[in-house]
Amino acid sequence: MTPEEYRQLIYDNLPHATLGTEAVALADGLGRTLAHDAIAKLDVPPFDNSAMDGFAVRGEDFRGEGPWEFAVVEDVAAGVVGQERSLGDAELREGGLPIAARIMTGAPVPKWADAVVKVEDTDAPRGASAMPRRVRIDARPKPQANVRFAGEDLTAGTRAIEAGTVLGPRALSALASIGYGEVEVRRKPRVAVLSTGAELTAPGKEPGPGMIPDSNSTLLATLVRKAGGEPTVVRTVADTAEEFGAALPVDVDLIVTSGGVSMGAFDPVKEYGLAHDWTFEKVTMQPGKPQGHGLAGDIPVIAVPGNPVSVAVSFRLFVRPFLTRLLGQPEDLVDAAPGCAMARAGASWRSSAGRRQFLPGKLMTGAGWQEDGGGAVVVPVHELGSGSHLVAAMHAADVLAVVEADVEAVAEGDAVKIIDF
Ligand SMILES: Nc1nc2c(c(=O)[nH]1)N[C@H]1C(S)=C(S)[C@@H](COP(=O)(O)OP(=O)(O)OC[C@H]3O[C@@H](n4cnc5c(N)ncnc54)[C@H](O)[C@@H]3O)O[C@H]1N2
Ligand code: MOO
Repeated sequence: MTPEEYRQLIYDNLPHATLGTEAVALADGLGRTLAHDAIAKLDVPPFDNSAMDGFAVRGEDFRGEGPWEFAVVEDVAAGVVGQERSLGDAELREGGLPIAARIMTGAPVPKWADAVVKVEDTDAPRGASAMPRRVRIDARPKPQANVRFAGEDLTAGTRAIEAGTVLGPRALSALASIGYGEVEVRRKPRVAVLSTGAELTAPGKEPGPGMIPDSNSTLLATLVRKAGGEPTVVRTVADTAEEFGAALPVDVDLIVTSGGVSMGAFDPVKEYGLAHDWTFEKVTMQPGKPQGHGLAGDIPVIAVPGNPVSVAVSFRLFVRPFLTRLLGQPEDLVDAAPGCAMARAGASWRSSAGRRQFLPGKLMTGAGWQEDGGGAVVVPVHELGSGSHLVAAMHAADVLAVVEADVEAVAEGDAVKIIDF
């Protein structure tokens, strides 16, 4: 079964309705998923304003040859609105001179003005200074020079951000600018992480003979968090089906388990799952061949193999897309999707026959990067390639290089697909 077929099987077998919503303050919105389209409540910018510190003027007052002299009638600082004036010439002259207003960046351009001349193009003092009574301008400004118009970024009533967007700093600042102080986001999926294995020692403790540090719990819990979920239960379970069954929590949206799904004599997940109508498949991928899923009561369980790189790859291919659905995000771009980015192999490596390879790879920058204009170059992060046990090397990967099942060797220079990792 291919990874796509297996992912579809998970969707067919496990409930994955989009979760409910909650309101959060913008400052708490980082990484949360926007629940509804965000419609602008304000024009951005909200009013015509100056792009420069200088003088607001009327283009038509630049008659004949310069320089031109203006009477400065008021100061318009940011946050201040200048005096209303009728647009008749009488009000727009003083002492025989056309008028100008000293204006600061971001301040509203008076209705009567149609351009701003920056202070450097005048004889007025720069910086903190009293308002001059007169100003001399040497060059005629272009029509509408240095004016930023209301709504030129976005107009009120238009959709600024689509539902399903994961909110980053720029989206959150956009929300502030269009009139929001808080935002409706999807509830975080509560995820239980159960790592199985009698050999597991808590991180930081000296492992006894035959024991290894439990790295999968940390990996899965942080992957869950990074994908927008909340790892509410994180624990290890030794190698019996009874203990595993007893450890399945009831108040979560998803359970992810690692280990115990292959052919071993002590594979508790498989033993428990087979007794509870779970599905186990051999997926034609490397790493991550043995996979399982099922229901614990009505809670979906995705069981990934125990080898750490298999865990990370399985999460990327099956768990993250599942969370994406719970969060109402757009479909994740995965393995064989058309539109995957491509890179050239910067080294040669081997791939197992009959399984699509997902190789943790590093994108080369600096030397070798776009040397011949050919785009990204990817190299394995470890000389042992996509070995599923290479837990300590995979942190260096930027991407997974995807090598089709019928390819057994990648040569330097070959084109390969890449997906984010
Ligand atoms: N006879 C066969 N043996 C295996 C097959 C097979 O087809 N026939 N498949 C191999 C493949 S491929 C994989 S992948 C693994 C999957 O094994 P399990 O899911 O049953 O996982 P375990 O046996 O429990 O562990 C595998 C490996 O990963 C280490 N591990 C487990 N949990 C953790 C953890 N929390 N932190 C760090 N490392 C962990 C464990 O010590 C093992 O080395 O099966 C192959 N065998
Ligand atoms: O499918 Mo396994 O993860 O290659 O070792």
